[in-house]
Amino acid sequence: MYPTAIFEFLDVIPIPALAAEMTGDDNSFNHPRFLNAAFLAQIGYTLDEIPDIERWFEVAYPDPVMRAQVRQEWYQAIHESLAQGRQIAETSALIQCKSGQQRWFVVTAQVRPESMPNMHIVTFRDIHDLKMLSDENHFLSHTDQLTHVSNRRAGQQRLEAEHARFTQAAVPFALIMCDVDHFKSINDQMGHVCGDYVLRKIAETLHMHAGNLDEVVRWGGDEFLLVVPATGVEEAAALAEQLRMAVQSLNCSWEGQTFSPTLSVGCAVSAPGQSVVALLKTVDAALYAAKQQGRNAVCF
Ligand SMILES: Nc1nc2c(ncn2[C@@H]2O[C@H](COP(=O)(O)OP(=O)(O)OP(=O)(O)O)[C@@H](O)[C@H]2O)c(=O)[nH]1
Repeated sequence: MYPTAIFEFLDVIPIPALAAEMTGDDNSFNHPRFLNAAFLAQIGYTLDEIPDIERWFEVAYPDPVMRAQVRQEWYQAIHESLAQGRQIAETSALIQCKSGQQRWFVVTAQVRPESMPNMHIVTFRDIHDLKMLSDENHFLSHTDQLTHVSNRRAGQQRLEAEHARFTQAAVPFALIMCDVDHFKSINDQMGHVCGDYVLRKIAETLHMHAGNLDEVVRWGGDEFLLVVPATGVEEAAALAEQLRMAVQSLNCSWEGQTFSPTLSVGCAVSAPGQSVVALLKTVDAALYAAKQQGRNAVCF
């Protein structure tokens, strides 16, 4: 016997919902028994196509890696909700609808259906358009528009996060500050557009040589900062030298001329009790020393 009055009510709300019968005892929904009109219109699968939760996971998340991740996030959300005595569990997921379109939804399920034992109501709120806008906004506010590496704001956030981690866990991190040598002359002799092209080539090169977790930041006009996690003096020095050499061997071609820019590079490694501001001053001083040494050099 199903509570048909509830199903009639669900049928008129504009949010996709399903009711599923629980045959196991693990608080997961197992067998969808009812899909409301909004579910059929927006997500599209019918009861025949999703007879149980396994099939639902297969059709909604066709990529096995993503499916495993969603499944893990979902069971974790249920576990946390139960531990906190909450009535619902919630997660967001990119669902493949029957039309083939993938859209982001917030999936919410009852985890304590006391009023309807063995029956769960699951709703799917479509947040796709909002999420796309928010992702774009995040990209624009954290990315340098010319070089597409992180902008200073993102770099500052990353720097503060690394510093907090260092304060808690004492794993040192390094800063590598790179400044293009005589960049003004490149602009003056070959034009600002050529200068832009050189900045893009250098950013690309730094990004290529940086590790996966390293943040490459356009810190200012012709200055790039690398925030390198879990790195001591020797590794930072080796990476800085690698970056210097990579830029020195770049072949930039512009209006028939070929040239190689060079970098002066300063390095600093976090020290106990040192603030972010003090660490930035240290790396600036190291960069200044590299310029003083005649440029195209690395200094600590
Ligand atoms: N093309 C281009 N130039 C920029 C941009 N941002 C800043 N600049 C220029 O970068 C130049 C930086 O020059 P300076 O800081 O004087 O240093 P430099 O000529 O590289 O000399 P050293 O650093 O002492 O070797 C200035 O001429 C700025 O106008 C940009 O987005 N595009």
